[in-house]
Amino acid sequence: EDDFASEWFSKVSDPKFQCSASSYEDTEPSDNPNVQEIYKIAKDCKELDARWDYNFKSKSKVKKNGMFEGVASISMAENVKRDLRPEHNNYKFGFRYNKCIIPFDQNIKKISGRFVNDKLEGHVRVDFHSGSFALGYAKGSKFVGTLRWFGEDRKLLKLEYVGKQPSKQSQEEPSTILLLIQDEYKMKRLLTQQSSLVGRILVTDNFQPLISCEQESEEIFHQCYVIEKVRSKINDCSIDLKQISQPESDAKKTFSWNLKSDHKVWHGQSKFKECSPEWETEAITDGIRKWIKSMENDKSDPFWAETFENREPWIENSEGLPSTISLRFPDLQGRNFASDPHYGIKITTQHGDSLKIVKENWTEKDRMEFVAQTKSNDWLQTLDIEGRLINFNTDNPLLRLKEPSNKTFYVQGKIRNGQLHGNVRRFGRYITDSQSLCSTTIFSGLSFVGRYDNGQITGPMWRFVVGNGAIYGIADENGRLTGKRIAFIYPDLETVYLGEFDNGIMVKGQQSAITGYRCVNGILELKFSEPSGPFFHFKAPTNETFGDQPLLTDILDDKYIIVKESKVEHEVADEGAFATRDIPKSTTITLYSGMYFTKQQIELYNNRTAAARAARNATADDMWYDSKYHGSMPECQGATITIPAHLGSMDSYRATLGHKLNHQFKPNCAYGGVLDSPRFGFIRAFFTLRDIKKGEELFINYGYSTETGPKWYTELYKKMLESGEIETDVPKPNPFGMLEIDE
Ligand SMILES: C[S@@+](CC[C@H](N)C(=O)[O-])C[C@H]1O[C@@H](n2cnc3c(N)ncnc32)[C@H](O)[C@@H]1O
Repeated sequence: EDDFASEWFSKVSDPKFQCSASSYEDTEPSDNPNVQEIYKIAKDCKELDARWDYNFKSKSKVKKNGMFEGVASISMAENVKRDLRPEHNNYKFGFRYNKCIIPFDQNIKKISGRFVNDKLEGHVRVDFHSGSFALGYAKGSKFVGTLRWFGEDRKLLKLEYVGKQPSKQSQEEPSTILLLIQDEYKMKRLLTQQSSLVGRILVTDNFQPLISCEQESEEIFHQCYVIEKVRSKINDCSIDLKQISQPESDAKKTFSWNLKSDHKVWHGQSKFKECSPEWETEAITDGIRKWIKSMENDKSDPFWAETFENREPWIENSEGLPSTISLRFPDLQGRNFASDPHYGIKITTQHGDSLKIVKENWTEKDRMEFVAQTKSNDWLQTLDIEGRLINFNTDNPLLRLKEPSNKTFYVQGKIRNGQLHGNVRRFGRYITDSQSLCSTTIFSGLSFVGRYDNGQITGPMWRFVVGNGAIYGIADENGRLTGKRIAFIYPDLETVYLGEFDNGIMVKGQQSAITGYRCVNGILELKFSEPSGPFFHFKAPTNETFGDQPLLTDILDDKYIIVKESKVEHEVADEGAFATRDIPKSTTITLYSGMYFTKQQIELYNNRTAAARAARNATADDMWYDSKYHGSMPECQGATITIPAHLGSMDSYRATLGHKLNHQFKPNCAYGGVLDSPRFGFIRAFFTLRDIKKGEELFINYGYSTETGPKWYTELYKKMLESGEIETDVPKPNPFGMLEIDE
């Protein structure tokens, strides 16, 4: 029996196959007034969408009165604005006979069939200007029975059953397929009319097996089971599928199914594969890294299999709109992202209703409310909605739906009763310190993983920061990383500050280590060793201070680096940085903090040192000496981090050691962008370009100009060229040029 279904499908998929007229005999056009006629004769050519610019071409002679009769076609020019329509010679039928028509779609190119008394009767083909077309059967110009839609490539897009159902011939309930789509996963989705399958759809690739599911989104299905026995009754182009075997009442036989990854999770299985609920104490770093990687992949949802056992109905208010959705992001309270146009919110709804945000209101500072309404009943619509978020204190106009870009701030989670509930991921990073020059910028990347309970963040939560560090802890009662045992984890996922934090800001932290990890409900949890050593805290540097602990080396730099006399043989080489241990490739090993100058402040500073040089008739190289520790922060409104040259000794400053790395044209380290650090705020950081052995000197490529750079640099460049150690065009190490000077 099942083979018949796939045979039937290959038949109806072929546009050359014509459904037999007899199979339409029992069918009637729908009396639903919303079911449109393929075309209507307009009472008045001024009617909306009425067209006179068509041609009626018949195999026999056209009647003198312009009546549509016989095997014929109506063709139309590509629709342009009414007033701009060219006076096509070929499309003047309506003008000639003062007879306008209203087609059901303005993109129709041609309607072909048999016309009787101005109406379409029998087989009909509708062609669109795009190249796609529909094949069906009309009674009184309305489609009845099976209507097939084909794409420009002549592939079947959709098969739907229109009009009234065939009159019941037996007591058996028909289960006519209403809709059949081949999706990008090469699956056919069948929506049947059988009442016992209400709300379910059948998914299959070749009708064997047939899987019955509740659809949650385009690719996620829940409560699926395999229908083992199906009987199909095929009436030429239409098909009735009847499930003979009852689904096993045993819930163990049901599963959730991710079509995109073709991943099935059976009832009772753990929904989260990322890591186990038992504490792991071996290979901790690798385990954590693996979990973070799976969370970072925004193409696949790690929480897709999570369902809500007790789904609650969508509450509608009196106007038929669903209840308000409000999303709480406590850590964003009081922040302003108004300067960035890319923030948005993306929500996957719990039901599969597609929602469009029509209005937003801020009722409290830290709370956003959307009023949302269902967009349509079209079950193929995407379930993701995205709106622009949070223009504080602004009356925002209509929110636009848009695709998330990698710089977008967006949220992925489930909503129950209008509130986030269950595991939630957020993308789009922002600087922890809201006073920072970069605090209004959204950076790309995963920024939050945690669990909401009816709108409130509860339990362990993760905030990922720019530069790939993470803040981890148990959320306080306000859903914030505030408390006495919050951790900042450096990008090596090993070096850790543990202690008191206030909404992600370190108040009092000491060094600790991660001693174990596990996953509960898909969220990674950590165990730490007792913290020890000196206390550290957040204190942003200014143009006058290094923060307030300039002689206390950061735990990251202290772990990886020791400063000694450089091995570089040059009179100005001075000190250099050396690895204290074997370090793997791609490890963030040192920070680059110092004093923090805004664009204006660094200009003043440079002018001052230039004036001093002029007064003493300094050489060109003295300029390079004065600015040897300059590192620009182009991300932060043109700010510069530097250590004034006269404070360059370890006795004056050693809180961070990035400025002690010397230059090589073939370096073993590189500028790794920026890092939102727990002590200094937003600064720069360096990482290893290859595996490094204990004791090796560490270098980066300064990226100075090989013509106008300092003497030691241009000379070294020449020497390297002559010895053939580098090619002429040394690749620029990074777009900003480490220590490049803004002249
Ligand atoms: C960012 S600092 C590096 C740390 C510096 N050596 C120190 O002791 O503070 C840059 C300065 O280091 C020296 N330097 C760096 N790389 C060098 C190299 N390959 N040859 C000679 N001098 C170098 C130059 O004096 C340069 O101005």
